[in-house]
Amino acid sequence: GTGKVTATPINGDVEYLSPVNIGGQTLNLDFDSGSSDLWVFNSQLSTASQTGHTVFNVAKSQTLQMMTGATYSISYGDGSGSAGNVGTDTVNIGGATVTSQAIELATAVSASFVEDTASNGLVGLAFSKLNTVKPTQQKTFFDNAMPNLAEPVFTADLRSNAVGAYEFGAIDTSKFNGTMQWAAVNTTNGFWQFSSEKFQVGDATPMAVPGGQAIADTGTTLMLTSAAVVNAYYANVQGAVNDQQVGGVTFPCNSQLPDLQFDVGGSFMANVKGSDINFAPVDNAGTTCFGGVQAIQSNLQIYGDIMFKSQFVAFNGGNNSIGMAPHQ
Ligand SMILES: CC(C)C[C@H](NC(=O)C[C@H](O)[C@H](CC1CCCCC1)NC(=O)CC[C@H](O)[C@H](Cc1ccccc1)NC(=O)OC(C)(C)C)C(=O)O
Repeated sequence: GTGKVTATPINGDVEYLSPVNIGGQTLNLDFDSGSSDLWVFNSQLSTASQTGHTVFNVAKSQTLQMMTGATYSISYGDGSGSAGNVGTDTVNIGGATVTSQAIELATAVSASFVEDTASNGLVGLAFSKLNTVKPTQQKTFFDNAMPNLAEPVFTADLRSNAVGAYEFGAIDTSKFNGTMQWAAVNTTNGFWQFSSEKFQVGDATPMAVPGGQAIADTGTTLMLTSAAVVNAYYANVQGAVNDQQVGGVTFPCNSQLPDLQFDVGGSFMANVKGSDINFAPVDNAGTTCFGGVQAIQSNLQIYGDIMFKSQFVAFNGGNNSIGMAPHQ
């Protein structure tokens, strides 16, 4: 079978939310190819933590079965996190259904999750080896769904300030231009990781990247790479400054940002449109804007939603590869 759901940008493309049916209840969740736990806001949480959220009502599901003794605890790169107990239930994502999916039921969530009332949890789509359930690690929705999918793939079609889609089991070739290009994924770290050794701005000399590795992460808002690449890119932008106050590089909102090409697997260069690198204004007048490409101190670069807005991406769990093509 196949399954397709909308991916709706929230709060200026900070995240993308999709409807998921769990035991007959529909929640808007954040599909995250950078982690591997499916967890939800639910009726076990304190009233305070539930404020403003749609929660999964554990008493209402006819099919929820609690997993005795199972717990989870997860913390993310941005310092947020959640923890709780675990059950199994039927999960239906746009028609793709898993009858006994591990559902992690938060009994505690960090403040940023409580504040982000649009999101009611995450669907982890990285590799199951990163799942945090103890004592028995659980499989992701994609791993469980794969045997029944027409093709062992899911795709991310994320758009700038517009509704896109996630699809399981098929690659909709009408959603991108030209031929999709593929690269090998290294699953050692549990991410959709591929080699990405260089960047290029226009026809300037390509810039090497220390470590030369990147992950495709729908759960990260920006595109995070080495400070050297960030500085070299914004050297092309009049008035760009690294503003510690704001926490990264800003520039005049009317800047003409150049496109940025990045290497994928040593086999092709993919493009991020300059317009997608203007992330958001930082001031009410809308004169100063925050860059979508920012620095990270790590040998593992994180290509987040800024990249997905320019590239239609296919994740192939059958042969562990990643496909990219410019959005149609
Ligand atoms: C648990 C591990 C096995 C995996 C774990 N994976 C990650 O941390 C990456 C993963 O993709 C996580 C998943 C996100 C966690 C926070 C909630 C939203 C999903 N990404 C992250 O941890 C990266 C965090 C995002 O970039 C935030 C997301 C966000 C959205 C709305 C409101 C607040 C925060 N955006 C964000 O900060 O946007 C700004 C910069 C414009 C303010 C890790 O590497 O540690």
